[in-house]
Amino acid sequence: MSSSLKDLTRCSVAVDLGAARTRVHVKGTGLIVDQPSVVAVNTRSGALIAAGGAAARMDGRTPRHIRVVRPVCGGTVVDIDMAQRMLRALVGDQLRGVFRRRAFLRAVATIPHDADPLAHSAAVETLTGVGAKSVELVDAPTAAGIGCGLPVQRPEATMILVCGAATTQVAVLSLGSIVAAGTVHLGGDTIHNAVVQYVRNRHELLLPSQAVRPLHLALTQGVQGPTEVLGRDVVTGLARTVTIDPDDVRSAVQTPMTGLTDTIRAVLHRCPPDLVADLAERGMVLAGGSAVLPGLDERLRECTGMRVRVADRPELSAVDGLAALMDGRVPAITAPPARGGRSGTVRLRRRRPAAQGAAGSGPETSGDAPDASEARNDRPTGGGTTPEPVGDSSSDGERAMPEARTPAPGTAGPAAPSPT
Ligand SMILES: Nc1ncnc2c1ncn2[C@@H]1O[C@H](COP(=O)(O)OP(=O)(O)OP(=O)(O)O)[C@@H](O)[C@H]1O
Repeated sequence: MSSSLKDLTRCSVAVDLGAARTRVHVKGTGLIVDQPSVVAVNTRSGALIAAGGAAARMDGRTPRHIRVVRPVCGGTVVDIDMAQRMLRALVGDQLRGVFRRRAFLRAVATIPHDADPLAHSAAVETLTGVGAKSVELVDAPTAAGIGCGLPVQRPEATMILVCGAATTQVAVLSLGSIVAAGTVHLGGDTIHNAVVQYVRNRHELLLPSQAVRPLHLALTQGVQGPTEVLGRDVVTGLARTVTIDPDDVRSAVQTPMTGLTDTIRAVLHRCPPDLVADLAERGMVLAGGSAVLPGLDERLRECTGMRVRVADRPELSAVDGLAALMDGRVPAITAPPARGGRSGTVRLRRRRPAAQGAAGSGPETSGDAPDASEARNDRPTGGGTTPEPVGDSSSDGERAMPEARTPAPGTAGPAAPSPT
């Protein structure tokens, strides 16, 4: 078994800090938090008024002295203090029970595949600030792939799209690592904003957020009839109803949708031909909350000609993947049979902490077109202690997976083990 898998099985709390929702899974207990990543604070006193669903319900309805804050953006913590306050409020007593059982609390969290060292340290600092003594980071596509039940550890390619709130991460995984990946600014919130903007420009009407979801249905090809929506007139400020044509909604989201198909093509372009042949057979899996966006799967099928499947619990794929890693339910990597058909073990060694400048410069962030072996061995480790396969990589055996990472030296790293 690889050392990184071992490290992950020592974790007892899994955290998926998303721009839209925060999910916390505790080993042996299950999902204890699945709430919007939102806090409401009193700007006069600085006191936290609400967190999660209660704070989200206040959004757009607050008096001047109450501010609704989203401390996570695109899977990256942008306000560490607010993120810690939010986690403390959401997890509260439930995590205190875990602390009582385990003095040395290890946590594992997802991070975007192209996160930079600052994003790594922000995630680690957030979790150490709420009591974790050490933090492992796993890139979101690998976690989601595992959560969807994809055989990411096998030598065949699998393509996963993690469709979040503001971004979609497109990744091709093989042998437990990302071979090629890209990110596009398309997600549930992007589609929401595109529709709101369209109605504002075309009909001079401001839509309340609950009026936008019904318009999403227009993205499904079969929908023909117009939809009536109620909003506030931009000029008069009075409530007014307008009729929206589904074709107009489709054209409003055309630009972000084209960005997604372009990114998929670019990722396929960077893949070695063997893996593209695998993908032609297997297709792609959609994970993340926006995977259920009406018509997204059929649009991707049409544009790419590939099979498209929506994961069973797309919004929970990433946290389910982290839970599987903590529980040790993910088998070690199996390499393709060697010429002689003999199997062996690829030993692992800890990589020396890399220079900080090299951190986060993985193949998918550099924009280069790496071959598969480069991509697997030169992972975006964040300059941490990712185990690295040594020896003959073409032989059978086990290799480290997934990309468990700790932050670069010099950044806010995992807390040192306490003597307790
Ligand atoms: N039934 C639905 N129809 C359309 N969109 C949906 C639906 N359910 C959730 N979404 C969208 O999914 C998004 C949230 O997905 P998810 O919880 O995976 O995001 P996240 O992990 O917090 O975001 P990110 O990965 O960008 O940090 C929101 O933008 C939401 O609008």
